[in-house]
Amino acid sequence: MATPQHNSDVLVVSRNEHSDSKEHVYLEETFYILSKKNSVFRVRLTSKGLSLMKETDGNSKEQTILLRDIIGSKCMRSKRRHPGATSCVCSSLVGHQQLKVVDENSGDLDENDISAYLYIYAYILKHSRRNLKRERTTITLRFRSFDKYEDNNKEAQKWRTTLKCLIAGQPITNVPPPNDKKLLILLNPKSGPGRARELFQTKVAPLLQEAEVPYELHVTKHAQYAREFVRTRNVYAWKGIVAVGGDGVLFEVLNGMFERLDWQQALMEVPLGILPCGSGNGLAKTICHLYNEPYIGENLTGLTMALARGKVAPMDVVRIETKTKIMFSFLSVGWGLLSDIDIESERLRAIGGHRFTVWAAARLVGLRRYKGVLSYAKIKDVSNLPRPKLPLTLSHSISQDGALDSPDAEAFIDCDEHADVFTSTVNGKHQRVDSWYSVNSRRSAFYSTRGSEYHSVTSGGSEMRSPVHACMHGPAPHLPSLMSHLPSHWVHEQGEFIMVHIAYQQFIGEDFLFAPRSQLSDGVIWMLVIKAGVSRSQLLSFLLGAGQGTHAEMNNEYIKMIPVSAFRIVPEGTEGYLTVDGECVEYGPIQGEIFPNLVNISVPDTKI
Ligand SMILES: Nc1ncnc2c1ncn2[C@@H]1O[C@H](COP(=O)(O)OP(=O)(O)OP(=O)(O)O)[C@@H](O)[C@H]1O
Repeated sequence: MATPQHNSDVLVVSRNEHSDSKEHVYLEETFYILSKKNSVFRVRLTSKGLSLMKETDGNSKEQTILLRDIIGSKCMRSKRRHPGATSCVCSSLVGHQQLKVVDENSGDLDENDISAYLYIYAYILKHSRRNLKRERTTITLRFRSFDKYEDNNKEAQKWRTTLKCLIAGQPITNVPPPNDKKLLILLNPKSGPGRARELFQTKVAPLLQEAEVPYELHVTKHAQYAREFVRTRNVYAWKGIVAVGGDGVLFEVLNGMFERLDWQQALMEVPLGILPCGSGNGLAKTICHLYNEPYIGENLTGLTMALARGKVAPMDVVRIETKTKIMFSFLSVGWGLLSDIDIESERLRAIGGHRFTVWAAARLVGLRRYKGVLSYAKIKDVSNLPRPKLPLTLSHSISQDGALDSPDAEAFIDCDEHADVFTSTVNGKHQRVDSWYSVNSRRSAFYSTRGSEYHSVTSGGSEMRSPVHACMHGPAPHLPSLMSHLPSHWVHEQGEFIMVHIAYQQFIGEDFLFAPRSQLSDGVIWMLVIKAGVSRSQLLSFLLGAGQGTHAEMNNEYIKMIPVSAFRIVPEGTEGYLTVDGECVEYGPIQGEIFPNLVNISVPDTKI
């Protein structure tokens, strides 16, 4: 049997710490291993998580799988072996490869094995010097104290229910917390390099299955589909609305909400979420960065776990006004260089996020200048904002986080060295044969949660109402109308600009740390102004420093970062791009003001 490894991701609690009064022990059981008679495993379910203490010859080692890393659990029974295979319970467990379990309702049960197996699924945060990732681990507890399966199952179910209550943060009862509402998933199959559907099936659906989170998946059929969907449906029927795609789909969802008469109640009661499959993915990267969740492109584990846990945080939105439209934005407004890169690199969509880098290099050669007037209401004191964090340098290797796809991946602890059946003796008699070991990650066969629905592009008979003229609601603006004079305390700058980029999230793309001091709900808009006259080398160092956010400290004649609560841009001429959350809007005067805490957004549960 392999000794449990002390991975740096696992909290190693000493015995003294164990008496910490804050840690409440809900369930405790002892497990034995046949081949290691001098080792005892004490497994406890505590307010911190699953504590696994191995005791050998008076020495003990403890590892705790934190509650926040556990996504779900399942009770199983042994699967019937094929004719010719031995029916001996012990030999059926020789080598974890051979352990086959099924649902208790399956018609393929091994009636000879009266054990109940509790599978506990966890995605453990693993730190190393240069990166941070999640590794999938399955802990299997075998309950076999009693002579009848029903009694063993009752025991396993007790652990499972307690675990579910703890995960849900609810009082411990005999019944699992209700799970009546589904998540609404709106997936854009065209986002980024077009892999959203595949990523959902391989990275998201199996986790939702393990977490027993039911969902209803709708694949968008065209642009504005998600917006109309949200505007016209009874959104209260869902536990939350999740955009799977780029920032553009969430922009549609958000604006669909503001097109509802009941926008305030809908936004308060129905949280939003994002699973990044686009090319920019600024909000998803921001959320992960703020909550210390690893963000690795196309790896959706952390944010899927966040959806399953149901923790939300308030988020600011910015009300934007152009000559003909009102919209609500959660990410950015751009004019000039960065917007040009964003829009013109669309043709390179197939290469994902790299399109921005390639186009940026091209655009530096033919630098454009834009004339206009920039006005803003400056926030004088931002000293109370938290200090910025530097982004983690992540290796771009494929992480174990993708272990669902990797049947060979190493499990976090492997106490099972192929032939261990865990046995307990009470008063010298073999009354109980419990097992505790972890099995290697394996590909999940489940692609949809029980009770989930899948609405494909080809499904006919959409119940969506035909588009009607939608009216934008939302909070009343404090700004004068776009063509009216601004208040006297506003600052005005007239001249030629290379760009004005305005954002209210830390990241505006996966690799672009735009506003290191920004928080999800701080009421601050960060405005980067780069004026004509800036040298190419200054611009180059700005773009190269974007990954680390170093430009945010720049404050010179040509480049400056200003915290504001509202802004107006009035471009001269008709040639150019204006973008809102990465989407092109009409070129002309535009203004915006921030409204704090209007939206609840799904965030990782990082509390210990
Ligand atoms: N089925 C569809 N076919 C075509 N376009 C769609 C469809 N569904 C949504 N869209 C539109 O695709 C646009 C881009 O979507 P999205 O933001 O998901 O991807 P992206 O632009 O690659 O990502 P990012 O915004 O992070 O750069 C949105 O404006 C959205 O309206």
